[in-house]
Amino acid sequence: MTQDASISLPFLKMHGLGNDFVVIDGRGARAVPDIATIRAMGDRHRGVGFDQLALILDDDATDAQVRFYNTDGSEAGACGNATRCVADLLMREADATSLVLRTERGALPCERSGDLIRVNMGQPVEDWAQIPLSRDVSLDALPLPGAPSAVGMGNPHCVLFVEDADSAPIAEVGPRLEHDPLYPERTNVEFVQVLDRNTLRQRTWERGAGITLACGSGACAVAVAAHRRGLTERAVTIRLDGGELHLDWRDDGVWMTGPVAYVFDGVWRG
Ligand SMILES: N[C@H](CCC[C@H](N)C(=O)O)C(=O)O
Repeated sequence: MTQDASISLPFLKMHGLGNDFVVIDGRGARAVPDIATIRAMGDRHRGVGFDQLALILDDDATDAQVRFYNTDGSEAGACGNATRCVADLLMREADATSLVLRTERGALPCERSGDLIRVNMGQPVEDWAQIPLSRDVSLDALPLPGAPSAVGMGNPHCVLFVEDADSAPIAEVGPRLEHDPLYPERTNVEFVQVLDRNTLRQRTWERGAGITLACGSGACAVAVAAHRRGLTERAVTIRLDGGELHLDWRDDGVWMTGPVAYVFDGVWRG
């Protein structure tokens, strides 16, 4: 069977702490992928492979708009690590040290900080219906095994505090919580161990993507849930499988600081 290689779509592969992304620049009149192409590109055997695809689009009010897609083709309202990757890319392009990116949840200020990139991911969502949950329950004692916390960062998170994150059965519990009816739009799941008042260990099961080496919006959710429970200060370091993120929950939002990396660029032929 011959393949119809009529699509010719330039892309860039990047990652933040091993949370890996295909970045596509759809600004101007450039081609953008449809959902079938996104799913095909996300296949780690027959495609490129990614945890999320970040699509850059023109925006009138900010430097650019960014939309995020999971490997199953579903859209994510927030993706902290991809936001940092796109911020680095566009800051280099504009020879700037700061910019603003519009994502589904609003305009996010981004800055260069030495070798690292930081982004203000905004304030956590307090309203259960906006997270969204399916009913009004206590956000830091959800009626689920382990009484996890619910945090909205533009996307839903379920933060489960455990004794030992390394031995937590995330491949088993993650998908169960992802699909629990309490989360009508499914959820990302973080397994968290408090190491001290400024340090946490996090492992992640992502909605629509499975186990990932890091999750930036999840790290924000972890910092928020741990502080709300009185376990940590507002500024923490989070140790993820792929490296460390620094989180600071300030009056103007949750700031996240961490590294970004360029891997390769290519052209998708579909
Ligand atoms: N890796 C991303 C989060 C992706 C969330 C996505 N799986 C969803 O459906 O919300 C991050 O760094 O924030």
